[in-house]
Amino acid sequence: MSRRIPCSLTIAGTDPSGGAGIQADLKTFQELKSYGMSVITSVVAQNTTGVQDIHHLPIGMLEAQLDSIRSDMPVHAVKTGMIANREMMKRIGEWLKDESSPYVMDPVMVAQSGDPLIQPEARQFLRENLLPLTAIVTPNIPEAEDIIGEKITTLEDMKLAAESIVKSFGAGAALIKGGHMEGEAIDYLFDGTTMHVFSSDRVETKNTHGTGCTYSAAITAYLSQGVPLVDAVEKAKNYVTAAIRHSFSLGKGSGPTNHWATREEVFHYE
Ligand SMILES: Nc1ncnc2c1ncn2[C@@H]1O[C@H](COP(=O)(O)OP(=O)(O)O)[C@@H](O)[C@H]1O
Ligand SMILES: Cc1ncc(COP(=O)(O)O)c(N)n1
Repeated sequence: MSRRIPCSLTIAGTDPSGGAGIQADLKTFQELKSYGMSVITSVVAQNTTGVQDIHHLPIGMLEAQLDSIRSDMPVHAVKTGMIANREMMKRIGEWLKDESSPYVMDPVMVAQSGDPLIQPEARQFLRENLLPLTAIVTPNIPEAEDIIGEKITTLEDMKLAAESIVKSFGAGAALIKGGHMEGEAIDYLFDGTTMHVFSSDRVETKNTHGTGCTYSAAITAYLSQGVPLVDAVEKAKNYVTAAIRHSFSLGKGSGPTNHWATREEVFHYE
């Protein structure tokens, strides 16, 4: 009897230091037992201290990779991370329109170091053309502010932003992440009808490089297994919290999340 192998695809930029981007996504897929595949948008020279250089792949090469997947591989859930410019967004949007698996968007705009990862004029295109295709979008506070065009300073503002991103911008669901607030790490998910809250104690650490990538990749991996959206977010929150709790002091800057210590802790919950 053949068993369905859950397959997750990430479309994103790279991080040679292994903490964020494609590398974080593939590590997360692997730990959560989803077969990982990747389409690279940009090669980014970066590490725990920041971004040193960026090379965007030619559009033809992006299309070729998307075709390689479509012509041969099953996809049960797909996520996007860094998509640097409008032309890439346009091609990826066309590909996603023909995709039936759930689409998770991490609307990556700047690296944690503050270095920009998308061109300013591409933000509007992302809002207007890719957001409506999502099953869920996972902005942090600055990204949510950029999408709605308003400041977010309170928990109430976070909830309003989640609602607005679904009702006014057409996302399937919106998860506003509170990593950039103070106190407990609280995230709000609006799924179109209900507001859900996920919270954890804040871990006192500077090692949070790649937390957003890890979180959205974990949601993708659970969706690829057929886990319903709200449960997928709850499980992914447990995963990212453990990954931050066990994060490493590697490199001179903001160190990466720890995937292998997390595996045992998260599977212990289940
Ligand atoms: N120091 C921390 N301790 C515990 N959870 C955190 C911490 N920093 C961020 N988180 C959580 O990690 C996830 C990623 O959030 P965030 O840092 O806001 O995203 P991003 O990496 O996109 O900026 C969220 O669930 C957030 O609540
Ligand atoms: C290629 C790439 N994509 C995304 C991020 C953001 O990472 P974080 O999860 O720390 O916000 C990054 N630094 N590099």
